[in-house]
Amino acid sequence: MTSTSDTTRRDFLKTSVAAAAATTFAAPAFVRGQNLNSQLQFAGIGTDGKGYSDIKLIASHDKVKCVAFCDVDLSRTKKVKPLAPEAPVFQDYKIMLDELGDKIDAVSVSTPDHTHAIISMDAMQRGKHVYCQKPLTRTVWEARQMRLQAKKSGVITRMGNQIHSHSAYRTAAKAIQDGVIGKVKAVHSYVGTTGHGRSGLLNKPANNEAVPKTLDWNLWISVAPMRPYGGNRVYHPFTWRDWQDFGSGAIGDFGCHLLDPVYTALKITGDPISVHSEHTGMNDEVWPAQETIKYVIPGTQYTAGSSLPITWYDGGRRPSDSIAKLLPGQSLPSGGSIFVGEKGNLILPHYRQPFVNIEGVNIEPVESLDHYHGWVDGCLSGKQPSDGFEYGGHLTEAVQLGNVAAFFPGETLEFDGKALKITNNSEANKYLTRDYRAGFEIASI
Ligand SMILES: NC(=O)C1=CN([C@@H]2O[C@H](COP(=O)(O)OP(=O)(O)OC[C@H]3O[C@@H](n4cnc5c(N)ncnc54)[C@H](OP(=O)(O)O)[C@@H]3O)[C@@H](O)[C@H]2O)C=CC1
Ligand SMILES: O=C1CO[C@H](CO)[C@@H](O)[C@@H]1O
Repeated sequence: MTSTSDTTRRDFLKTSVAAAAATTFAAPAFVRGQNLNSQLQFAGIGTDGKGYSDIKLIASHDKVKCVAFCDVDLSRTKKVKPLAPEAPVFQDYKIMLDELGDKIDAVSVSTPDHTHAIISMDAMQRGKHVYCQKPLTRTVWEARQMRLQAKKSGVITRMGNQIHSHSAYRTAAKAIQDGVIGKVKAVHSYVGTTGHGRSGLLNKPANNEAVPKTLDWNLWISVAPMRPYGGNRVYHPFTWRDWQDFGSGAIGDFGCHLLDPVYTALKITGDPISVHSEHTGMNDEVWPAQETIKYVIPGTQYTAGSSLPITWYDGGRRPSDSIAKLLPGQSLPSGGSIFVGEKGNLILPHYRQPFVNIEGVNIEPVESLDHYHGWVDGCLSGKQPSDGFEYGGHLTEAVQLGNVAAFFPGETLEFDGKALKITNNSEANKYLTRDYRAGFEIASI
């Protein structure tokens, strides 16, 4: 599947599509809505793992018609096929978008983190609505480009942090905004997940197995520097999370979940002011096993001060009991957030209902919404749901800034969000973005 001729053909297609895009800028699908027969023509990119559940849940909306599927590993399209047996299956999303053109209104992008931006940017430039998995991108710069492109294209977007719509996170956001714990002085968020350990490796393997016949390794590698395939679960599937070239470690995997209710509840829209990382060590390949990342974020109407400290812990680290100040009978969950307020603390377990450490105060749960159908409804109506790429881009910039800080443990990096620059360490700026492999570049907006 991986051959020079494939690469050449793909490069040629890329050039011709770029030339076409320069002259015809596609309109968002709801503008073309008259031709839709009230249906959203949907294509799923990345069809196994999370991709399968994303496609299934999007396709469960009665106005969605699955018109195509795409996965770089054709053996991983078997599960999704019964959802629309007549829909064609592609291995290269570009060929799918070229061949089907206006027959696709919207796509899901449920691929490893390093390919979120290149695929989503292309789709948005062609006027497609995009549902893209978390973290929105692998780098800070890519998250900024996604925000800008979504705005420029006027398409409907949503990040795949589905717990955003779940009762637990919505209940916490409402309680904070209702002032149950008063203004918020600090937030501590933590997850047990480690930055590496999924593949069992800390360095590239010495021996590499042959690439499976069903997999196009050139397309899987995409924007990253080419490297040999490794073997099953060295990088693909799932274990890419460990590796700096492809995944984003523990904070990349869970930051857009756990920090989402923090950003939503406190209505954070400003860029981080500074970030500081301390961890158990890292090399040039994988992310640290355990880390503590301290952010300072601009304050909002819901914070006690003009800035807010947010501390992130992963790999088994967690806030101390002296921060949590739990009541007798309460216990800290295995992962979640502690909002430290002027009147008490709100503890929000990941995916479970929040509680407070104030005697006699109980929080009334609010209802869950359907995250997937909310995006489909938005595509059909033109109404942007709450966590589109503007919101998800901001959140992902903060998350990936934490990964930039990992390269400079013990240093406080000062960030100028407007200029997209670390102002007190020029070397750190290179980690805000990456070098793109020839033929897989992303143009800046
Ligand atoms: N919101 C949530 O709760 C969750 C979100 N996720 C997110 O979903 C994304 C996918 O994760 P996960 O499913 O675990 O990863 P996997 O590696 O298991 O699967 C990714 C799928 O995408 C395919 N793929 C890879 N590259 C491309 C490409 N360029 N074009 C088309 N298909 C491609 C993969 O094929 P191949 O088999 O060749 O790798 C595979 O089928 C990640 O961003 C992750 O963070 C994951 C789990 C839960
Ligand atoms: O919520 C999730 C469940 O676990 C997965 C694997 O770590 C994450 O990627 C995902 O976001």
